[in-house]
Amino acid sequence: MNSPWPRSGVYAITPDENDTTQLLARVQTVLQAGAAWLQYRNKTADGPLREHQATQLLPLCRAWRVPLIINDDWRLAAAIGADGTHLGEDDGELVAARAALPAGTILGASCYADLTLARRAAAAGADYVAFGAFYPSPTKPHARRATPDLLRDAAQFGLPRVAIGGITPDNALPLVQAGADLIAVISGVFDAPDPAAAVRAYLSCFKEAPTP
Ligand SMILES: Cc1ncc(COP(=O)(O)OP(=O)(O)O)c(N)n1
Ligand SMILES: Cc1ncsc1CCOP(=O)(O)O
Ligand SMILES: [Mg+2]
Repeated sequence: MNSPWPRSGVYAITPDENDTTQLLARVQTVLQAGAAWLQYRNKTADGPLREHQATQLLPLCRAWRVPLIINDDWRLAAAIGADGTHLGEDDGELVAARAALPAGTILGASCYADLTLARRAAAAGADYVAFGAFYPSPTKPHARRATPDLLRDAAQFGLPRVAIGGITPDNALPLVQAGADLIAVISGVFDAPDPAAAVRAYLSCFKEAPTP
């Protein structure tokens, strides 16, 4: 990906927070602590609230020079001028989103535990490939499971590799060592007693892992 955004670090994903003031305060803490990317994900808000919250997050992300990625809905991403969108298997065709989005918009793709999906995503013009869940996820307990070997094998696509699912500061290191560029986290950051300390703890895994 030839882009101005950091290629590695903590990819924080918002929890289902319908109080927008709270959401902004929680995200501010996490960005200040050093999260590199932010995804707006809210599975409980209706359309107008999602648009409102995404719009409110944009200047905050701009202030911290962090890309704002909109989960599930590339049309919302385009409508508010977000930096990107993340699409899973139920979120529409990657090719259609790629064609419709302005040049430079980040397009992320869920590949679960499947290298064939990653190959297709790369061919469709995705900017990163996401795998997981690597561990039992409190947020998505029934998510299918992936193993670190997938991250190694996915190096062939030459795209940033994102790892997700039940990742904590204590279990992130093997994923970074296996090639994860971005560690995507919801509960490990936002449900932590001290979310800023949690972000810093994830970041220490990147310092610990030898650079490839
Ligand atoms: C970075 C990242 N990776 C994976 C997902 C999961 O996307 P999806 O499978 O569409 O599931 P939902 O998030 O929509 O429940 C993600 N959002 N972000
Ligand atoms: C969206 C998603 N896709 C696979 S696991 C997951 C949830 C990640 O949340 P957590 O970091 O709390 O496990
Ligand atoms: Mg989705």
